[in-house]
Amino acid sequence: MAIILDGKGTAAKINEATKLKANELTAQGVQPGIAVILVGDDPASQIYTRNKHRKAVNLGMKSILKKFPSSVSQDEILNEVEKLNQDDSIHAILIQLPLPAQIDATTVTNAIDPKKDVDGFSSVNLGKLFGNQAGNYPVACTPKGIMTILREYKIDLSGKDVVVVGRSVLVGRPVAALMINQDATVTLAGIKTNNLKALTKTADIIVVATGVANLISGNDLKEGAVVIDVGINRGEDGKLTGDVDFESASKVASAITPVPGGVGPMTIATLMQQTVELAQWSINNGK
Ligand SMILES: Nc1nc2c(c(=O)[nH]1)N[C@@H](CN(C=O)c1ccc(C(=O)N[C@@H](CCC(=O)O)C(=O)O)cc1)CN2
Repeated sequence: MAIILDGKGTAAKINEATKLKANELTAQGVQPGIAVILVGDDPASQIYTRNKHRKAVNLGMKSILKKFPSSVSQDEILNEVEKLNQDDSIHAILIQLPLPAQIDATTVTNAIDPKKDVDGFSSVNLGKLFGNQAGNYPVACTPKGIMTILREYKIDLSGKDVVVVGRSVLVGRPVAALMINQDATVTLAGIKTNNLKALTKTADIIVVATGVANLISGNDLKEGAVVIDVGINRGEDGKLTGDVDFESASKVASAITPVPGGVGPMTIATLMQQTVELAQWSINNGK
């Protein structure tokens, strides 16, 4: 039976440390500040942004939640981003995804000052990550959170065969880069990959982020594999399932993240952690 990689517990530890650091910076006259832009009325996005706002306030940060109707124009969002770029009390800006069709996520994300791009989705910060550049820069929160869980459970990446299923800018691409930067051999696959299940069976570590419920089962895993399930799929009964069939996979894997309570809670904890880091780097001129 696999070890359960407890994201909820790990997130709670990170939040404690973040609160201390936020208080320390506030005492020095720099209260970390985050601004979240929400467009439209997607129910999941409303919950996630409300949770981000509450968590930031709870950890002692300044938090602004800017809500726009789904009919808002791209120029209005670009104006808002520019205002927040100029606001010295805000160290972290994020635009909640997904966005309505008239707004191009790449354009609005790239308008965020790279030093405030707490999601790490801008071309500048993605470029730094893919170039494995030295120095401080923000990295996408879910992938960074996955690396924190692996470190917490002392799961080493060096020399390991990793298969990432899902090629999004949110998760698949940055997590592949982070793992390459830690000397793993990474195959970045998608749901259209030929013989996907033959490939996943070769992985020492598998990350699944496709949005397809129960795509991967125990039969598709190598004995003893480490399984990171990024999927959050809500069934008609309201129950959450991952992209991995937990019951069969946990009999074959050596370690596995549950859904809920695995990768999900790490996303917001890492967002808070990175907001404080951005505030700290702003004092140190990026160092
Ligand atoms: N700008 C961004 N947009 C989106 C991101 C992101 O990182 N930046 N990620 C997701 C949504 N997301 C945060 O924004 C997020 C997803 C899931 C969770 C979470 O805690 N999940 C829980 C279950 C929660 C539930 O009951 O629904 C879990 O897995 O245990 C937090 C944040 C897309 N958009």
